[in-house]
Order: sequence, then C-alpha cells, then structure tokens
Amino acid sequence: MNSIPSVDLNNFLSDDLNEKQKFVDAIGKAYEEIGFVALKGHFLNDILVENLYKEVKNFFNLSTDTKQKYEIPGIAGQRGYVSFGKESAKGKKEGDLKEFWHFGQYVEDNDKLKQEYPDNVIVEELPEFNKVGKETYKMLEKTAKYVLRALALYLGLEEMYFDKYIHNGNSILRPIHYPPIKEEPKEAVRAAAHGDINLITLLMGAQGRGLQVKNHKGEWIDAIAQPDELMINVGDMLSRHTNNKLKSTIHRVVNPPKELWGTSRYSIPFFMHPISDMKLDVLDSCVDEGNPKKFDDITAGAFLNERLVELGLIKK
Ligand SMILES: O=C(O)CCC(=O)C(=O)O
Ligand SMILES: [Fe+2]
Repeated sequence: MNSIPSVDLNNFLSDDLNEKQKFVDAIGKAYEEIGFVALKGHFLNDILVENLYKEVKNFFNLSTDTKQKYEIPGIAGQRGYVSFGKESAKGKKEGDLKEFWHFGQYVEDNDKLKQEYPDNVIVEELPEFNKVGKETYKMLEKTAKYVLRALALYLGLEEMYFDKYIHNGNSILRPIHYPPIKEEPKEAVRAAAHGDINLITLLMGAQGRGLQVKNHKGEWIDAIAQPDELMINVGDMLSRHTNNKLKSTIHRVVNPPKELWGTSRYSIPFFMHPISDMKLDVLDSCVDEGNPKKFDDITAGAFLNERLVELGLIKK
C-alpha cells in the first residue's frame, strides 16, 4: 500500500446500516494493512481549529522564561510545557527537534481519577489558550469514541466495548512546535521513527509534508491529509490488545529541505488513552492456531509507565 486510505465518519453515523458497515470494513482493513487512515466528518469545526492554531502559536511565541514557568517537575511531562529537545524516541539518545504542551483529561465525575491525574496547567497570559484547548480535547475525544466503536464492531466485540475504558481516560492533547532549523542537525530529526503508545492517535496538522509512515515493505510513504481531514492511527496499546491484528505503524517527521528550514511546523496529536486499570491482555477473538498470543498481560497504566521511562520523560 502506497497511500493512506480516506474514510468519512458520517458514513458510520448514518442511519443506513449498509453505509455504517462499509465504514467499519474500510477502517478495519486499513488498520490491518497500514495502520493509518485520513478521516473526514469529525466533530471539529473550522472556527475552533483556527482559534486553536492562533492560540498555540501565541503560546510558543511566549518568551522561554515564561514557557518554562509551566514546565512542572515530577509529572513526567504529562501536563503543561515540555521544552525543546527533552523527549527522544524509544531507543534513541538524540532529543527530537520539538517543544510541546499537554492538555489532559477534565475529570468531572470521579474523585479517584481526579486525584490520580495531574491537574491541567493554566497559562495565565493566555486565557483563550486554556479554553480552546479544553474544547478541542472534548471534540477529539468524541471523534475517537466513534472510531473505537467502529473498531469494536470490526473486532467482533460489542459496539460500546471501549466506552467504559475511555470515559475519563488518560488521554492527552499535544500541540507541538517544531521550530525553524538554524544549523545542520547532526543526528536529530523533528520526530524520530516511533510507534505511538496509546489506543489510537488523532492528528491535526498533517496537511504539509513531513509525516512519513513505514509500509509493510519497509518503504517510507508520505502521509498528507486534506484540509478537512484528521490522520488517525493505531497505537501500541491497541496493537497489543488485538494481538497485532490492527497495526501500530512506525512513523516519523522528517526535517524539511534546506530552503524551508526557516519555517516552523505545528501539529496537534490527540493521544487517546484508556483509564490506567484497563487490561490490555490479548483478546481471545484475536488468537487462533495461526496467530498465537504474542504479548504478555499488562494494564494500560503499567504499560504507559514503561514507555515514559523509555522516552526519557521519567528518570529511572
Ligand atoms: O508532528 C506530526 O505530524 C506527528 C507527531 C507524532 O507522530 C507524535 O507526536 O507522536
Ligand atoms: Fe506519533
């Protein structure tokens, strides 16, 4: 496969069961083969997206001193600001050429989880940034809920199977700024090759070149979305849970050609996580003689912890 298939969530939301089934089959097939789709018909509107980008740019344009006020020690970068070069891909020592921000879950009906998650960090200088981040978080979470419903059906599970695990899930919305490149980077790239940790990722901002996905032949293919599309891919948690029936595909963000070094890239992934108690144990329906169980049993919380150590965000 040399391109990323496109799907439209309106088909899944349609009353026509035939349309709904076609969506389920298309996304399931894409996730078995390439692990990515470009999706339209999501719940973000143009005004929200425009405001979000404006505020995200405002935030990264603040002075380094101001931004560093919001870099909170002791929470593995799970909320607030993470400065340039701090995160590196699993197995790589050079830091990625990016700085980012994390909005986390807004728990309103569960005291235990409210205590478990770090609080969201409020940017005093930019009240709109906080507001638009929360709104976007909710809309992407809603979009992800329906995508997971489609995947549940594809996997032969009950349609609402994932709902209980993602309500108040540990998801994060990560606006990323890849700054202009000033000198030849030695080994570092904007984002080194990696698989995402979570269940699924919904990525805003993949409209320009940069994101590349490794297909099953080992070739890097460009993943470019239309202006109204989100890129949505399978993460390692869902790949484990499905015994790798759904593929968490390795991807990266390459540095631009020299004539474009002067431009920033802004992208905004939403990493959909379940609650940390969810068991990622391989589903029985994904094991048979030809596909023996490939992964040990683990909870989402333990798995996340392991991976944050590997990314350099938790120090051993
Ligand atoms: O910036 C992008 O387009 C992708 C970023 C990404 O893959 C990630 O943050 O996991
Ligand atoms: Fe990623």
